[in-house]
Amino acid sequence: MTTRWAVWRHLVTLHWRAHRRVVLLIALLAPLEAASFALVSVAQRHLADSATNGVLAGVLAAALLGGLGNLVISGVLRTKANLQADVVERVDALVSAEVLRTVTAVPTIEHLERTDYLDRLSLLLRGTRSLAFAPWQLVTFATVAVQVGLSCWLLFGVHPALVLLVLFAVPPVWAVHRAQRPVRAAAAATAELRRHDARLHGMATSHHSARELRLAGAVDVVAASADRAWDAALDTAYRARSRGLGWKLGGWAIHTLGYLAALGLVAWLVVGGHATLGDLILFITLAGQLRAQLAQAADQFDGFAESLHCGEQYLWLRRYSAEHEATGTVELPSSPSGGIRLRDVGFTYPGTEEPVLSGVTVDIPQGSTVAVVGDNGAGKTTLVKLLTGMYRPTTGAISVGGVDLDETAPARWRDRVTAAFQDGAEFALPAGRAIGVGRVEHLDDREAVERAVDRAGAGELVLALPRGLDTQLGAVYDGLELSGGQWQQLALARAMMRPDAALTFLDEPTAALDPRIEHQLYERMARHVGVAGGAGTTILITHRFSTTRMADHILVLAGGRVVEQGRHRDLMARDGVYATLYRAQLGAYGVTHE
Ligand SMILES: Nc1ncnc2c1ncn2[C@@H]1O[C@H](COP(=O)(O)OP(=O)(O)OP(=O)(O)O)[C@@H](O)[C@H]1O
Repeated sequence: MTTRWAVWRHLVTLHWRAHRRVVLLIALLAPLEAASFALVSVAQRHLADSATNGVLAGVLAAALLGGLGNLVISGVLRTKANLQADVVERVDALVSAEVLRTVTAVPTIEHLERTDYLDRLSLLLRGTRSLAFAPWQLVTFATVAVQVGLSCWLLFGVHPALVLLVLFAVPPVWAVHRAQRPVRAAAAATAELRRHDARLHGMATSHHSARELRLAGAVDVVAASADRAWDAALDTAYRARSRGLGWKLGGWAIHTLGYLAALGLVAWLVVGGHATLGDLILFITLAGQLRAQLAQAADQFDGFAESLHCGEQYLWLRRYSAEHEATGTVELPSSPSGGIRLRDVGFTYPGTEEPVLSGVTVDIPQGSTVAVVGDNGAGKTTLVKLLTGMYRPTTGAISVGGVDLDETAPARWRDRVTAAFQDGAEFALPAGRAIGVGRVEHLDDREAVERAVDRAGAGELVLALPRGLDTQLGAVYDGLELSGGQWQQLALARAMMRPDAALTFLDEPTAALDPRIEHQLYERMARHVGVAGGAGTTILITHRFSTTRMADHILVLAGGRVVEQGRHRDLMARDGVYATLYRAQLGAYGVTHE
């Protein structure tokens, strides 16, 4: 509960930060709104009584007061709605930004593959607006409470028993709360379906997958699959809302019974001369107002329950981030001369049973070039994910210069690491920035970017761009679209923004490059990083055995285990897995010697 209140307090703080004057103004308007409703009812009673008694001045005064009250109500409601919409939008943006920070505060990216995490995240992202609205729902409750209090006081004046009318307001409000339960359960149960639907829509509309889908004539299949997911989600939501509707109708039926009983009582009092016609009109007006106010409160309660649910997801996410925050404080040695050691490292992806890496024990000396080879799915990329600190090993440990990666902050290690991945990001930015982002401190440092371009052998590509490094990339932003190999060259240049990195990962960086550029690249790399006695270590994942010969050390992975390791010559002499793969590949290209 305390943590839940912490969320509300936090939301109020965000409102204050977003627009404090508007928040104060709305808070001041709330009691004015409550008083105006009471004023209108009292004015109507006076109007009726003055008219019955023929007091013209009373009629005029009551009409004036009633008109004034109505004017204030309309003005306040409109102004409040406008101001609230603005401030809620601002807080919505602040909450969304906080969610992003919360998600990225976790140093690893394992959580982005956990279904329970993603379901909660998608529920939260759909509900940031209702979360931003939550404090205003509390203000509405407070306003309604004041209005109900004033109404009770006025009804008590007609007959004390009429106050009981308020009790009959409890069932509809409670029913709305009860009705939300199945709706919330349905939202949680359909979160995965909705994500599935969104992903299928993304597949059909993103240019990458859309072309394959069109060629395969599979667009209709994907659309039908998305429709099925959406229909299933809508069916579940509809059934839940229908169950909820039963509770709501029941609640309002009880309220109506109470209203009819109270109306009968007032009519009986008027007939018996114990109340005036004005009292009857006061009762009808107050009962009408009460019903409208309670309906509003019940609706807000509906939204409030939704906000609470969202708040719970928010808390869960924040707790998750706090629990998974980097705790390591040990500094890495400025020059990790001890190299990188993997001791009995194993890894199992979240939500799966089978380990994809097991018992990996390797020593990587500082300054060496290590080639990792193996069949598809052998675990090469997973090994890189562990070494970059994106994932933590499920078993065993990785240490750098004698310091366990768990004991140091991942950010410290990542400062020393650079990488180019086979499916690197295609940043739709001006080319210079798409490269400079590899080291944000030098994002706009033209000289540093040009040096990185040179190291990656991407000079020709940049020269050919219509506005050089200023060329906007990405067709979706009206920029230039690059080929797969050209994007890969930029990804390499991005990785080369950190020439002093202690560790450079190249995960099949040349798969999409033509042989000429590949050759130039390896020549350059030999001069700049790891290879040929440089200070940095290079880990190269490759399917091209022509590049493994230059490595100081080769790791052969199969089924998540290191089955062989050593230099090219030794592995060939051993005539095991590596030698077989090597000969098979060279044979496939018609080369018969080593
Ligand atoms: N996010 C994931 N969740 C679950 N399993 C995964 C995930 N990513 C990879 N795997 C599984 O882990 C195993 C190793 O995958 P990995 O990408 O490390 O192989 P790889 O050796 O790099 O393959 P390739 O040469 O095809 O790139 C595969 O069986 C794959 O199915």
